[in-house]
Amino acid sequence: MEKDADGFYTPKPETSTPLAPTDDKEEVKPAEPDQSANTDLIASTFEVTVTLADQQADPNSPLYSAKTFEELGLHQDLLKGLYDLGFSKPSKIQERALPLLLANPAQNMIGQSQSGTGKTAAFVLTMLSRVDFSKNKTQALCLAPSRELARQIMSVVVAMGKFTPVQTEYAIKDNLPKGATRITAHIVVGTPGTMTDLLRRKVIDSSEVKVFVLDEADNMLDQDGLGEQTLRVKNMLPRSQPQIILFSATFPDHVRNFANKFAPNANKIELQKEELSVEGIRQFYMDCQNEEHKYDILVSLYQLLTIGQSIIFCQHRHTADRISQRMTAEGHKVASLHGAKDATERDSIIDNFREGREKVLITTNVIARGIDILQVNMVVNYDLPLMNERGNASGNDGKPDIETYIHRIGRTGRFGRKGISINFVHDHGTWKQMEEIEKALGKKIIRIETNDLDEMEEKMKKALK
Ligand SMILES: Nc1ncnc2c1ncn2[C@@H]1O[C@H](COP(=O)(O)OP(=O)(O)OP(=O)(O)O)[C@@H](O)[C@H]1O
Repeated sequence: MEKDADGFYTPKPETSTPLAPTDDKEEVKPAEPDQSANTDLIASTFEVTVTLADQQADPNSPLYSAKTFEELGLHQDLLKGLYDLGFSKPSKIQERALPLLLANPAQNMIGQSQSGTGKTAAFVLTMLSRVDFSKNKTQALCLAPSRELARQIMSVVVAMGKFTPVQTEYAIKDNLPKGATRITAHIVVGTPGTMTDLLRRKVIDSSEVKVFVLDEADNMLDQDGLGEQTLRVKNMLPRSQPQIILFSATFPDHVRNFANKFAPNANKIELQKEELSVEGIRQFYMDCQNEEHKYDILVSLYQLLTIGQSIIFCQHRHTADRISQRMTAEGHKVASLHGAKDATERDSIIDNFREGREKVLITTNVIARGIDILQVNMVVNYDLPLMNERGNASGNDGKPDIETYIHRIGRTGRFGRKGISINFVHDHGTWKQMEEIEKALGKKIIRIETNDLDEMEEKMKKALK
């Protein structure tokens, strides 16, 4: 098969669906929320369940579905996994995407839905449905832009596949034992660099891969970012090309064409521009006097940052380190995470944060996408995201990076929850950038005074109600 001018091979659809829905009618039912429990923790879980049920019944919500999981054609073992996780009804993207993803012959998919609306389950259930567990062969590959996200996706594969014999393996840096020569796991989840290396050295045998998923696909295909590495992985897949599944909350115009070539003849689920922002996230800004004042304001916010959990986004690694060292020296408990830290350290920092042992995480764009931690109710853009951070060629200097902004604030307000985002602006340039973001999203960003902590607290508590 010949490659075309953009380096693509022409795909052929795959046909088998080993984990097809069974006719065996052992009834698998969603669990009822436990109403008898009275600890704070359980009580708050129950509250969320109640509001979730309301939202899932509202046709205008991205969490709405007219169907049950049973009606989506999933195998009983996967239904058991879903109910075990406490999922009772599909979200809109799950309801719409799953029947298309599971149909035969398999067809490619480009799927878009707001942050925190359940895209992961849609592609994880597809991978688990298409694997033939009787074969010890790798049959599904999934790529994500960060090791943190790859690890999170893997935890979803393992949880949803709990009642199946699925075997899994990572393709992330420093994970495989030295000298490992063969991976036979059914599903491999990783980042593009390590995945390329393992495929090239034939540690992963790609001959039976039938599903290839890109999470955060617009980021994975961006020619100024991971696009080349991702294409390299694709070109090492079998000639009878696998089903290609692209998911993201954003698909900016400049990647859409490439996405269409990467996943030809795909079924598409798209959002309108005005649908991009998540209703539950209230956006604020604070007008700081200068860089140093931003630090003072962040420190004065500390109490509020620790009501739930918060993520503070900075432009550079050294800013994240500097402010976290300074805050720590001043007696505040914060953690910092960025791509220059080594693998083991990164894993333990995100795990500590995920498990609530750390409440404030100061970071860079490395975890702007995909990371799902339900207790995060506040995101601070200490520095606004800029296009030139993406490594783009010139011409974008000082332009705000709208997609990264959407993903960053989407770390809160997950699956119908409430959340707050606060942008720090401190000069004419950052003010203009925020105005552009406001315009692009068509959503008002509300001012909070920097010198009135009580007003700030009141506004924030109201937004979180
Ligand atoms: N049907 C469901 N019922 C209940 N909870 C769900 C359901 N689907 C997903 N969730 C939960 O919603 C949260 C968000 O899901 P997920 O991380 O897949 O979002 P996403 O759409 O991939 O977001 P992002 O664009 O930020 O990556 C997760 O905690 C997930 O467990």
